[in-house]
Amino acid sequence: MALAAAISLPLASPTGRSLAFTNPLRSSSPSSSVFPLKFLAKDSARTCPCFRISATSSMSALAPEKASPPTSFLDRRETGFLHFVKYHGLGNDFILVDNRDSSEPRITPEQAVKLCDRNFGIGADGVIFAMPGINGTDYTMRIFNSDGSEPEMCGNGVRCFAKFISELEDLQGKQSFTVYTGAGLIVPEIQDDGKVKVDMGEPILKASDIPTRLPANKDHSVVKAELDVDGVTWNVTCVSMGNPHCVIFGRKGSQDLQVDELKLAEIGPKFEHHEMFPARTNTEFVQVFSRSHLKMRVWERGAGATLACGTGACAIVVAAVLEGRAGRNCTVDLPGGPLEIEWREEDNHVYMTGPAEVVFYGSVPL
Ligand SMILES: N[C@@H](CCC[C@H](N)C(=O)O)C(=O)O
Repeated sequence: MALAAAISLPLASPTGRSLAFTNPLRSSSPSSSVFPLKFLAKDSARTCPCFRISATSSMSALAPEKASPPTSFLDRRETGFLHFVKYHGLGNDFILVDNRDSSEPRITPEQAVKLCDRNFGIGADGVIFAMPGINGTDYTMRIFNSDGSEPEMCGNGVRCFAKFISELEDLQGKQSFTVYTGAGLIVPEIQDDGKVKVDMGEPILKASDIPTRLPANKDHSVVKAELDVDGVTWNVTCVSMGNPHCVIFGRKGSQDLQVDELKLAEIGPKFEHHEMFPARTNTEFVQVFSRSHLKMRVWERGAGATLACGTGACAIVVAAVLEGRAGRNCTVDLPGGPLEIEWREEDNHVYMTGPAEVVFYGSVPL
């Protein structure tokens, strides 16, 4: 798979002034004078990485003499190309693929690994497919991690998914829809400020469902259990948000964690592949600032150290409540920025609110 790409960037100009880029996802009205992305012939695209920018007529130097008829970026269906939009949620970045015409992912896990590569590919923590809904839902979301494994859910990903759908479809003022995921029904809602609030459903606390082999309490939960990793004993609480999380506030008998001091790349994989986690695990290391303010670093299953993890932020608030360290409404600081998390008593659901932004639009030959 060659990785020549045509991309379109919604960025600020080098002078710091914002360029008035239009959204190439939308079929634009004639008045917006968008000239469509042009693709190089397949052969030249293979040998020559190229960049194509979609701009408004305010950039007169770039405007063509005669505007071509407007087209929607993702209406393109050239055989042999994958058209995508790259999004990020607090730096947790994803390649979003319009897969609404099929229930089979457009690319294989092996191709996803190549596309996610930050040196030889587009670079991302995962690939997300927008698919037809099942079981009466509006859409289905599937995701491949950057190692090609398929997780059940992705919190930052579902916020990006919601923004992607709102660009692809005329939702006729509707800001909320239902998404089927491996973790069941998820309901994102795009707010007036552009952030996305997601009903992430109920946390799963039963050890065998998380799954973990750690000894459970009478109520089947694993809260403040001891986990030995290379001779160090950690206190861990296990929570599934559809996908498994091992949440850590400290080592046995020592002070609370200073998360910036941890050697994540060294210890993260030891938790991910620990025999106590038969489906591997995401691991969050947490520092408590107050009962409503937490800070975390994450080692993700199948993706390593990422700048943010939405399901992880939900899991740490649930764990903090269970351990008596925080209340049910928290701001969670992640390396990429903050998320607002609420574990609501009335319905036992976890709600996550945060941003999701376009990085660029592009195409790669497959
Ligand atoms: N970053 C995601 C989680 C993605 C899946 C995870 N790596 C897993 O394998 O469970 C999030 O924001 O939740």
